[in-house]
Amino acid sequence: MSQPSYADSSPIRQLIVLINQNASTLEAVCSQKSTPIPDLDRPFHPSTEAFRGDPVAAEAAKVICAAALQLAAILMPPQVTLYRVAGGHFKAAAVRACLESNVTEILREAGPKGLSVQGISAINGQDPQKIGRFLRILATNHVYRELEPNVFTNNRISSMMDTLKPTKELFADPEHKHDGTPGLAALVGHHLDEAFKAAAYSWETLSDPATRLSGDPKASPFARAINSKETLWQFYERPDERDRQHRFDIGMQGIQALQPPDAILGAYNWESLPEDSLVVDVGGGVGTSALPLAITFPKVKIAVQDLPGVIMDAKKIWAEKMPAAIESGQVTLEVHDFFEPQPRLSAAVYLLKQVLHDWSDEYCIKILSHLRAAAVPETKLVLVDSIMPFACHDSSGKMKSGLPGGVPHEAPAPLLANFGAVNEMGYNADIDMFLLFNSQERTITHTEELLGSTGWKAVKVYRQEGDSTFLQGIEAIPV
Ligand SMILES: C[S@@+](CC[C@H](N)C(=O)[O-])C[C@H]1O[C@@H](n2cnc3c(N)ncnc32)[C@H](O)[C@@H]1O
Repeated sequence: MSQPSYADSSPIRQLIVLINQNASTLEAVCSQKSTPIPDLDRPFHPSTEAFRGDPVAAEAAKVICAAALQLAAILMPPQVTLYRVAGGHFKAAAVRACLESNVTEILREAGPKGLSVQGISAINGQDPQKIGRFLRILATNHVYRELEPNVFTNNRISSMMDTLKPTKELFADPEHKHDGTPGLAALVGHHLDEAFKAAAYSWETLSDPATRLSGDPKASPFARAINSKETLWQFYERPDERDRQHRFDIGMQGIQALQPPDAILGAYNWESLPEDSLVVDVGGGVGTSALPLAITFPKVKIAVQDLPGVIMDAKKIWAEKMPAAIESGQVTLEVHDFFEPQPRLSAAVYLLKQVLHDWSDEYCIKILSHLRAAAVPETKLVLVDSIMPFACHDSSGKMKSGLPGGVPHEAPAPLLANFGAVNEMGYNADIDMFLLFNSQERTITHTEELLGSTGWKAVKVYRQEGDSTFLQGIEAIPV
């Protein structure tokens, strides 16, 4: 009797085959490289993630996770799967209660035997029953662990929220909880506060004819949530919102730390630029990208443009980090509002890194049009942003015929092309952009349309090794 072929087998069998094959690959690489597969019950440490440094192991782990999630979606009752998404705010409320009342740090200090809910409550002053219920829904989702009834401990996931500070210090000085920390707890705190409140008003924003089709940052769900036509930045300027601003800044530094500082070097073929070429880093912040560029390409000139306050900070940073570049004129730091005509005409490259995702299409069109007006035929535009992959394989082949690098490395069928929720962080960021700024991350076709409507044409996408969904470079030319 012939065995059923892979293609004929049921979807659950196909997924199980993928899990089996990739588990063997993962175990082989981990044993060869002595990078153990992490233990869910032990706290996070950078070494627990070392195995992902090997691209084969990283890919195998992604396929296993995508297959396991798809398997669960097939086999769990559909209402349960729906509620894993629709009930996100129930779990988010529980995470916030634990984060704000320092449960992770309390459990770290309690040690491996964990602590009863009464013990936790004696330290953070919360109702022991409520804390127990919050911890239980989270433990049910592999965040914390219930060791015995009403006794909890950290695991690898909950320990990600650890500020690593003594609880005494946290309770004595709550305002500075996130100072000097890696920043992830600050980021989670921000998402569970400003973004969470904005999320509650997203449908009200979308259903109101006054804001439904608006791309105005002052018409965001966040603005509705605070009942004021302010951007998030204006809100943070309020004297009584300094703590939130401070937490946001620490969270952003945490995100920045996740990308290698010289990632910009892989975002375009900078070597191709002739001596004395001018790169204009539009909305370039304090010159985070300009620094590795200036060091690696001393013959290239760079103008960093941003708003006055940012350029003031940039001047201090460059005076410390690379004063020679400023003195020699290799790097200039200048105030320029990118909604005004671009004063630096005929540059070799206009760079827009993580700028367009802050703005809706109508604003991006203004920014891109000013750069197009300043460009000459030889000018290149380099965008660095997250290109959102589609969730489907492209059976029409339409995407594949187009732009070199336009299609990311896809997961094998029957998995979702984008590896599903394994890559969810990028899609979270996209919705976060909508909630807070009325802006968005874009797919490659959306980006191409935006460029096309402003006289630019995308010619190449630069993807970093591992093809993360985080940041890609897009090279465009004037047409
Ligand atoms: C997300 S940050 C990116 C900074 C930098 N490109 C980087 O990747 O590190 C966006 C930048 O846009 C700047 N910005 C916002 N509005 C601006 C405007 N109208 N003109 C110039 N810069 C602006 C902000 O000050 C901020 O530095």
